[in-house]
Formats: sequence, structure tokens, C-alpha cells
Amino acid sequence: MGIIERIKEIEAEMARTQKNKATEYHLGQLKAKIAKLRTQLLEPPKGSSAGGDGFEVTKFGHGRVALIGFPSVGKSTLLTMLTGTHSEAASYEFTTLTCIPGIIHYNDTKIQLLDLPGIIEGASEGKGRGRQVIAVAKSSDLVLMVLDASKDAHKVLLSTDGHAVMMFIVAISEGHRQILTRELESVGLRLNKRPPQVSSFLTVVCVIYFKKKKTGGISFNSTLPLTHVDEKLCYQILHEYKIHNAEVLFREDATVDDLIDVIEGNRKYIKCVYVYNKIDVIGIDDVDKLARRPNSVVISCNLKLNLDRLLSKMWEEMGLVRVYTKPQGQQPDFSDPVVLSADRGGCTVEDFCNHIHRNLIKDVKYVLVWGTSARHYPQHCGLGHVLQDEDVVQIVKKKVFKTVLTMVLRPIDWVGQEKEEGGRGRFKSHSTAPARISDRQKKAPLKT
Ligand SMILES: Nc1nc2c(ncn2[C@@H]2O[C@H](COP(=O)(O)OP(=O)(O)OP(=O)(O)O)[C@@H](O)[C@H]2O)c(=O)[nH]1
Ligand SMILES: [K+]
Ligand SMILES: [Mg+2]
Repeated sequence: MGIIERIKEIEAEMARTQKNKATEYHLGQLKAKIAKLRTQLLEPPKGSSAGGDGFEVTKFGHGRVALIGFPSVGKSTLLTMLTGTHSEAASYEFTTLTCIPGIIHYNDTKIQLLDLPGIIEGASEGKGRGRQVIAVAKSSDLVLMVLDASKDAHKVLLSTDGHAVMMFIVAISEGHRQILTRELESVGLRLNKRPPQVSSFLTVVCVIYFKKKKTGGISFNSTLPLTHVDEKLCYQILHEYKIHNAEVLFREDATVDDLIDVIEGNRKYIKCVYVYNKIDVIGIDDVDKLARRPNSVVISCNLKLNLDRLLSKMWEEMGLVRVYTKPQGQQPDFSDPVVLSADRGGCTVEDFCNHIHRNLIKDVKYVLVWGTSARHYPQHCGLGHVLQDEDVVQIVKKKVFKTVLTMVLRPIDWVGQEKEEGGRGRFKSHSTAPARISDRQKKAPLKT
């Protein structure tokens, strides 16, 4: 029996099984079985050579965004609009058959946008090009789930006596959204969810602490009363994975699914923005309803409506951090920021230095920071300091004892401001320091 059939069989068994206290353990075990099979399904078949189907696109730019959606929702039209790269669009389904990359230039950064074939229910099991599409989604930093807003529209029908009656046609886009989320979840993608386990020094947000051991059996603990999982169920799940020695600590009232995610460990947590396209063909009330849904942006490619909002939302969700450099005594380089990301590589001063050159770190004495991450200007910071968007950093090297780089706040008339504020002595010791706080920083409360 193939893997898919086995998954189907277990799913059928789960559907047959009544949910109650007595079956709880059995259901938990079945969930773990399915999770294991799905993981197997994702492993590339032995002997298959990767490549050749047009889905291998080299990563480019400061982040990668994938367009995921049902056929003919307007993914290719959107790619053409936002990137200028042409991707064939047509009224028939499955117009796009491979992965087509384009580049969005936004806020001095380059973001790779990927157009993909439409996916349908069953994609994760290999229907259409679903598996390849989902693999690309997994490699990206943000998913734009494109949905057809016109599918949610009201339809006017004539009743038998000739009067117009409003009929509400099922909210298809909502159904599509659920199907796509399920398809992505079934292969380990988690959209807009917080990971149940994160790296050790960030334990504050760790929901379940899990560590395999060599000996000592299983130790099960929780910091609060649990309502979904108990010791016995946890043992059974671990047993299913043939884990007999481990430490498990629940810090929140997590579910069996969370526990399985932590054990599997190969889950990918990605942010997702829901993009409702084709609002040009629906009424304003419906547009309003869709726009109010969480994490959603309504657009029309045809009328170029709200695309700027989509871009700013995309930027917001990606959480990119631009840091500007400036050699001592010179104008800062505002054209070419170092772009960092908390999700990819981190945003500390150390990450920043490594970004410039991997050998730089050993020469760094300290850095001077201006911007929203600094408590006062300039702040002397160590390698662990976490930088924020539009910060400016000056690196002070060890032996040479000479300032090598200065980076300054962005939106200022450098020379003019210096003269204007220099008299107050605020930046006297560093005459090239930013002399004015940007509007953005005024809004941001400065830490004291
Ligand atoms: N009314 C309206 N139609 C649109 C809009 N955007 C795209 N379309 C139309 O929707 C149809 C499908 O567009 P595509 O860009 O090919 O859709 P796709 O999602 O790439 O489709 P596949 O590649 O087949 O999955 C085309 O006929 C477009 O002209 C829009 O904003 N409003
Ligand atoms: K199409
Ligand atoms: Mg297309």
C-alpha cells in the first residue's frame, strides 16, 4: 500500500472514531502516525534527480515571497504588475506551469517575488504540481495567498414573480483559503503561527521544551494544568516515534498537534498575507468586509487598486531591517543599506558585522548606534545589541583605534542639520552624527 493510501486509511479510522476521554489516546497516536507518513511523503523519492521541471529558482535579493492560490485568481497578473517581469496571464486555468521569478524594488531593498502554478485540493498529495509549488512556498519568507474576491460576491437572481432577490452564494474564497491552509499545513507549513519551540536562550516564548536524551527515561512536566495532553498521551506519542528517553516540559496548555510539531521538528513557520484580488467586480460592502479580515489586503490588478497598500503590508510582514553605513568623516551611504532580518540570520550588531565581512568581527571594539534601537545618540553598543530598521552604526575597531565606518540616520540634510544643532553640543564629539531624529523615530518611544 502506498503512503497516500495509508494516510487515507488512518484518516478514515479517525473519522470513524468517536471523540471522548476513552479514545483520546488512540486518536493522538493516529495523529502521530499520519504526521510520520506525511514526513515520508515529503522526502524526495530515492534515485530521482532534482531539477528539470522549472521550479528551481535561485534565491535573489533580501527576501523571497511566493504567490500561492487556486488557478486563475490573478497571480501572474499580479507578478507582472509588481515586478515588470511578464508572466503569461489568461482566463483559462493552469496558465502558469512553472515558477516565474520577478523582483520588487521597495525601500532600497530587492524582494524576489515568485509566480507559481495554481494549486487545488489534494496538492500536498501530488495533485497537479502541488508538491513542487508547496516546496517553493516552504523556501520563502512570506506567502501571499491570492484569493478571488469575485467568488464571494452576491448574485442577483430573478424570482418567479419577476422581482430581483439577492442570493448569497457561498463564500468560495473563504473555502479556498481553508483548503490552501490545510494543504500547506499537511506538509509542515504553519501560517501566521508562533512556533511551539524556539532556540534555547529565547525560552520565554517556548511553549513546549523538548529534549531527547540518551538515558533516564521520559520526564514529563508542566508549569500549569494541562487540558489537552496528559502524561500518558505524551508517552504514547513519544513511543510512536520510538523515543524512550527525553525531557518534556509544557509551558503552555498546548495540544497534541503542537507536541507532534515539536517532535517532528521540521515545521516551517511562515507569515502569510491574504490578498483578495478582483475587487473591481464586487460591491463596496463586500470589499469592506474582506478588507476587515485579519492579515488581509484587498486589491484589483485590473484597476491597479490598493497595490501600494499590498506592498507596504508585505514590507511590514517581512520585518527587514535596513542599517546604513558611513565611513568616518564622510556622508553616510544611503543608497546601499545592509539588510538584516530577525527570521533569517538575526539583527544584532554581530550579524551586521558578519554581513559586511566575515573577518571583521575580531577587529571590532564597539559600535556607535543612532536610531530607534539606541537609548541616546550615539549609544556605545556591543556585539549583542539588536538593531532596528533605519539604524545607523559606526564601527570602532580595536587596534587601529580609528573610526572606520559611520552610519547615520536616513532622512536628513546631513551638512545643514549638523550646523543647526551642533551648537547645542549634542553631537559635538561626533560631528558626523545625525543631528535630527526622523519622523519615524519621533513616533517610536525612546527607551530610557
Ligand atoms: N476582473 C478582474 N480580473 C482579473 C484581475 N486580475 C486578473 N484578472 C483576470 O483573471 C484571469 C486569470 O489571471 P491570471 O493572472 O492568469 O491568473 P493566475 O492565478 O496566474 O492563473 P493560473 O496561472 O492559471 O493559476 C485573467 O483573465 C485576468 O485578466 C482583476 O483585478 N480584476
Ligand atoms: K489563468
Ligand atoms: Mg498564472
